[in-house]
Amino acid sequence: MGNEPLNAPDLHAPRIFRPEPGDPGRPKRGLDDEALRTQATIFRDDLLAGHTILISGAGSGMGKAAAYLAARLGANVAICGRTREKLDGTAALIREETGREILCVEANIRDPEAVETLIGAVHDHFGGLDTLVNNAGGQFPQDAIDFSRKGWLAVIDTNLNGTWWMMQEAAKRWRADGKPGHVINIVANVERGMPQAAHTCAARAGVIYLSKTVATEWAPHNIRVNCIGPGVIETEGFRMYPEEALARFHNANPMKTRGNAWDVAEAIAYLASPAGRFINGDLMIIDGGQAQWGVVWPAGMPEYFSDNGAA
Ligand SMILES: CCCCC/C=C/C(=O)SCCNC(=O)CCNC(=O)[C@H](O)C(C)(C)COP(=O)(O)OP(=O)(O)OC[C@H]1O[C@@H](n2cnc3c(N)ncnc32)[C@H](O)[C@@H]1OP(=O)(O)O
Ligand SMILES: NC(=O)C1=CN([C@@H]2O[C@H](COP(=O)(O)OP(=O)(O)OC[C@H]3O[C@@H](n4cnc5c(N)ncnc54)[C@H](OP(=O)(O)O)[C@@H]3O)[C@@H](O)[C@H]2O)C=CC1
Repeated sequence: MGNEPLNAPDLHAPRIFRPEPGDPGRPKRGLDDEALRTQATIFRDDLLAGHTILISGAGSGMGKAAAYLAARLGANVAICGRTREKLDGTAALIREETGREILCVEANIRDPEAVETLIGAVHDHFGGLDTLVNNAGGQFPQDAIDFSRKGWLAVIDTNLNGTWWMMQEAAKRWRADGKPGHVINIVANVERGMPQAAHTCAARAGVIYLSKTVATEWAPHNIRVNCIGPGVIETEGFRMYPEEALARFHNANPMKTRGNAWDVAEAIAYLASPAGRFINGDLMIIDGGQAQWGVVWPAGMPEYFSDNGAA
C-alpha cells in the first residue's frame, strides 16, 4: 500500500541500481554520533553491568547504536565487522561518552574460521560471552529474476550462513563451558514477502525458523535464541537504495514514518537484560505495523500494481 510506481519500470528489461560508494551528492542517513550521544534511554545505568555482549556489524547503523547503548548500560562490549575504520569509530564514541574500552575485531562473518577466532577472542578478553547479537548483514535491491548467481550467493552467504557460523560457534563454547547463553538474530519483516529483496527474504526466513528450531534444541543447555525483525529503520545502510525509493519507504507502514537505530538498540537491551529471561524462540517485530499494511518496493513498484491491490 502507499507505493506509487517508480519511473514506471519496464517489465521486460533487467534493472540494476548500484550506488557510487560514498557518493557526496546523497544525504547522510541515520543517527550520527551527535544524535546517538543525546538519545535518552528508559533503562537504568547499570542494567547490563558484568554482561558481555558481542554485536556483529557494529561499525554503523543499528549495530553501532546497540553497542553504544550496551556500553552506557555497563556491558562489556565486543564488536566485529569488515572495516576497521568503522569499528574504530564506534569504539571512539563509546570511549568519549562512557570512558569504557571495547573489543574490536575485524572479521567477515562469512568465513567460519574467522568466526571461530572471533568467538575465541571474546572469551579470552572478557572471560566469557552472555549475549551474541547477529546484526551484520545486508542486500541490494533488484527484481529476483535478474539476480546474478554471485549476487544471490553473496546475500545468502552473509545473512544465512554467516549468522549460522556465529550462533553455532557461540553455542559450542557455551555447551563446552556449561554456561548459559543468548542469541539475538536481527532479521527483517518477511511476513508479506519482500519484493525486490527475495534473496534476503529467503535468508531471513531461514534464520527465523533456524532460530525457532535451535531455541528448542538448545534449551537443555540454557541457551535462548530470539529474532528481531525490523521494518523500515533509517540507517547508513539506506545508501543501497535509490533516493526516489527512499522518499516512499515510510508509506509501507500505517504510521507513515521510519524507525531509527535506537528503537532497535533498546529492544536488544531489553532482550539481553534479566527482563528477557523467559523469552525464547520469539520474533519481535519493530515495524510500525508494516506487517499488517504494506510492502516496500526498494527498486520501484511496477506499474502493474499501481492500484495498490485495494479492493
Ligand atoms: C528490502 C527492503 C527493506 C528496506 C529496509 C531495509 C534496509 C536495510 O536492510 S538497510 C541495509 C543494510 N545494509 C546493506 O544492505 C548494505 C550492505 N550490503 C552489501 O554489502 C551488499 O548488498 C552485499 C550483501 C551483497 C555484500 O556482498 P559483497 O560480496 O561484499 O558485495 P559485492 O559488492 O562484492 O557484491 C557481490 C555481488 O553481489 C551482486 N551485487 C552487489 N550489489 C549489487 C547491486 N546493487 N545490484 C545488483 N547486484 C549487486 C553482484 O553480483 C556482485 O558481484 P560483482 O558483480 O562481481 O560486483
Ligand atoms: N535498516 C533497515 O531498515 C533494516 C535493516 N535490516 C538488517 O539489519 C541489520 C543492520 O542494518 P543497518 O544498521 O540498517 O545497516 P548497516 O549497513 O549500517 O549495517 C550493517 C553492518 O554489517 C556489516 N557487515 C556486512 N556484511 C558483513 C560481513 N560479511 N561480515 C561482517 N560484517 C558485515 C557492515 O560493515 P562492513 O561492511 O564494514 O563489514 C555494516 O556495518 C542488517 O542485517 C540489515 O540488513 C533488516 C531490516 C530493515
